Amino acid sequence: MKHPVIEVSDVYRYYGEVLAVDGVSFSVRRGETLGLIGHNGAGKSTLFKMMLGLIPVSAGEIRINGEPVRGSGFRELRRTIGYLPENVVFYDNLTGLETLQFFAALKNCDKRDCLAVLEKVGLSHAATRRVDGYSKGMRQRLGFAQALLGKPRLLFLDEPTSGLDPEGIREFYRILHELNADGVTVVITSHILSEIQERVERLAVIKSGKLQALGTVQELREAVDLPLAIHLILRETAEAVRTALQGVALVKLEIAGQNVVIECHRTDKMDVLRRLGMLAEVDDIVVREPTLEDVFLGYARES
Ligand SMILES: Nc1ncnc2c1ncn2[C@@H]1O[C@H](COP(=O)(O)OP(=O)(O)OP(=O)(O)O)[C@@H](O)[C@H]1O
Repeated sequence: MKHPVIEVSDVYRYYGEVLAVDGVSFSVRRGETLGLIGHNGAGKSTLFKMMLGLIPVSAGEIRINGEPVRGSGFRELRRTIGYLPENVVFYDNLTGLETLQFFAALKNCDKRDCLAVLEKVGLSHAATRRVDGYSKGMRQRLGFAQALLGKPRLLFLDEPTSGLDPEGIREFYRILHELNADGVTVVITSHILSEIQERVERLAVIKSGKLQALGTVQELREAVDLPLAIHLILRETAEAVRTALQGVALVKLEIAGQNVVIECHRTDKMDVLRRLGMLAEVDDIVVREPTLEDVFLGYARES
């Protein structure tokens, strides 16, 4: 049987007295994109560093492709892993191309691939410019480029879109999608929840070192049972709306002139829509699902 690419089993990590990761377990399938989300200091970067074997676990075990991280078999495997740290540091007096060649030498991979990788991240026009003249977004692209060196099969990307403009973000996820289609497994952190929610298969919510939830965005939504909002514009009287919805346990009903906002539980959604559909003069109905931000804040509120 094939192993999951990543298996994290009951992992703890202390920094002195500080418990940064508190009994976390999860696994990641080949070709999957897993998003890690959590407040500042939740333990995401610490988890990354342990999965990469950069720091040891205090207890528990992490396996990549079935090999214990930091075990003797991991060294070779490490070459198939790309990592973009939260704050990647470059030598300012090197050009973009020289920087990549430097990382290629460190990783023992073919320097001849560097130009193609720069091209992939949209930096070939700046290949011969010194890095100290690069913008924040260009530095981030260069960081992504070094993570892609050596055609990794597993990528750890810590806040990869920080500093990128909207076009850069779209381009970044396009590349990621291509890599996924090619079977590359990706673990990614982001604080921009609206951005990540459409682009990962599953999300892990980390809070104070603990794994609070794991699943698709839809599964997380359903688990916190947040109400969804229905906005409608109508020419009916407020009374007609109230009568139509009589007997449904609504979370909220707000009527301001022609604008009506209804919040209801997911289980009542179709019943509410059916009743509204029977009103004669509805101009528009918009259903708004809770965003990942709502879901995340829902988890953050839970003790
Ligand atoms: N080298 C270290 N020494 C001592 N404590 C540390 C160290 N690195 C992290 N911590 C602590 O461990 C906890 C988790 O930190 P970590 O950097 O993993 O969180 P994070 O989720 O990545 O945060 P952010 O979103 O701000 O990057 C925090 O309380 C942090 O202060």
